[in-house]
Amino acid sequence: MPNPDSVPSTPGKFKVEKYRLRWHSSPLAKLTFCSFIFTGLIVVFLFRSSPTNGMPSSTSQFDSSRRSLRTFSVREPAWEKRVRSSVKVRAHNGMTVLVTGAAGFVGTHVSAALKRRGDGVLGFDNFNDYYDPSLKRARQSLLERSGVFIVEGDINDKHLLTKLFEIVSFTHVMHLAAQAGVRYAMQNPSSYVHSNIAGFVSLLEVCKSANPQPSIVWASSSSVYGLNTKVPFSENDRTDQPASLYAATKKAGEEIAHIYNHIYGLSLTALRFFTVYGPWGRPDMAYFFFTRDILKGKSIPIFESQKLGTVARDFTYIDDIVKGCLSALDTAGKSTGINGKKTGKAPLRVFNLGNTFPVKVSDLVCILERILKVKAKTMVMKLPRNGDVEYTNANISLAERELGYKPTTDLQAGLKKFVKWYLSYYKTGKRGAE
Ligand SMILES: O=C(O)[C@H]1O[C@H](OP(=O)(O)OP(=O)(O)OC[C@H]2O[C@@H](n3ccc(=O)[nH]c3=O)[C@H](O)[C@@H]2O)[C@H](O)[C@@H](O)[C@H]1O
Repeated sequence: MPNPDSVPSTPGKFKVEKYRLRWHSSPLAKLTFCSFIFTGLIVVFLFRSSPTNGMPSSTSQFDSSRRSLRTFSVREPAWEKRVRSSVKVRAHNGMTVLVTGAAGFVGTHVSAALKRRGDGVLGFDNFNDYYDPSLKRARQSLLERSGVFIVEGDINDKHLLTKLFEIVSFTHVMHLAAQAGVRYAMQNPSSYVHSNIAGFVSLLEVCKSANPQPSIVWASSSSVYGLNTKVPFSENDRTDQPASLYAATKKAGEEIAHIYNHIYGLSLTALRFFTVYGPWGRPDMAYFFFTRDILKGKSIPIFESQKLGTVARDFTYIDDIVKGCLSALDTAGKSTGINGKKTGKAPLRVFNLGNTFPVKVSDLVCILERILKVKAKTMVMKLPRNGDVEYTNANISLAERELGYKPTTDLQAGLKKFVKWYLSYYKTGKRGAE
């Protein structure tokens, strides 16, 4: 990187000074300068008088420069062709699914699984930098190889979503785009409101007006149980004591879903995910950055609760979650709205998707030590007041009954698969995770 002191703060001015010096020093320089200005004026004149398809010339210049940087722009036929090809259904009675958050951890796995079984899938993601966007781009490449195109956009962009619904009659929406992470809510609260509340409403507004209306399955969270002490957590337990803003926005999502079901007849299924982990996971999650820091020899903080010793989670392996998601889509039941008006009762469902075997975070670290064959440097500390809850544990009997959901991967087996992926993805020793 250049030394900031050696770069002039106003480079334009710097050049003008140089020209002034030469102007006075030689007639040849004077002639060259005049012909340069003259040629420049002709070029500007020709450019301004060229056809612009009715757009102001400044917009047209902006668009053409963008087109050279980006592969597709929304108006281009090539973009629409990719959208259409991505949603081609190969299976008999296959679905046409819009997956929001497709470049995210769960979104990538769900999109790939739907595509594998012959459903039509279109991804949607804003590729934000909450964590290393290059990991999201790598997931995007993975999906592109299997024929899933990801449209780059924000769920708050109703025009773009509406355009997609004009091109494709989506039968289902798998809504996984969200601001994730419990602790980050203290640093950036508005990002949770933007994505998990405003973004969700924006998506539901578009879905409610679509003809036909799609059925929607979306990611809620185990965190809605908040300070609830009755375990294991069942769907009808109280969820009115959130411990973090993240949890509050997911709980708000469940209430918002109720409204869109009640007024507009949208079929809505909320899945309360319990600490999902696995290959291609999220670097902000403990199992992921513990692995990185153990390998780097960095100390890892283990939170301890006064009552339970170290905190515990019902860690759930990604493949089990994917099966739950697909089954929720398959059993969703139809929306009943026509032209934005409800014509009958539509399904409104909530399911826990957990593993049912909570594991202490200190035990998670022991498993990682055994798999990595590296002793962790640990630092046990009192659970900070950061939005984390002490313990999660799912009662999954409803999902078992209605979705045939049956998790089969324990933490030891799941972490082995994660570490195998981690080591090959980051080629440890050469390129470490940030
Ligand atoms: O089920 C969910 O709905 C949520 O799951 C996930 O949240 P959590 O269960 O909190 O997972 P994660 O951060 O991996 O912390 C795991 C454990 O490590 C403990 N933990 C954490 C950090 C640390 O430095 N030390 C520590 O002990 C920590 O106290 C905790 O006990 C998703 O991130 C969230 O987006 C949401 O989907």
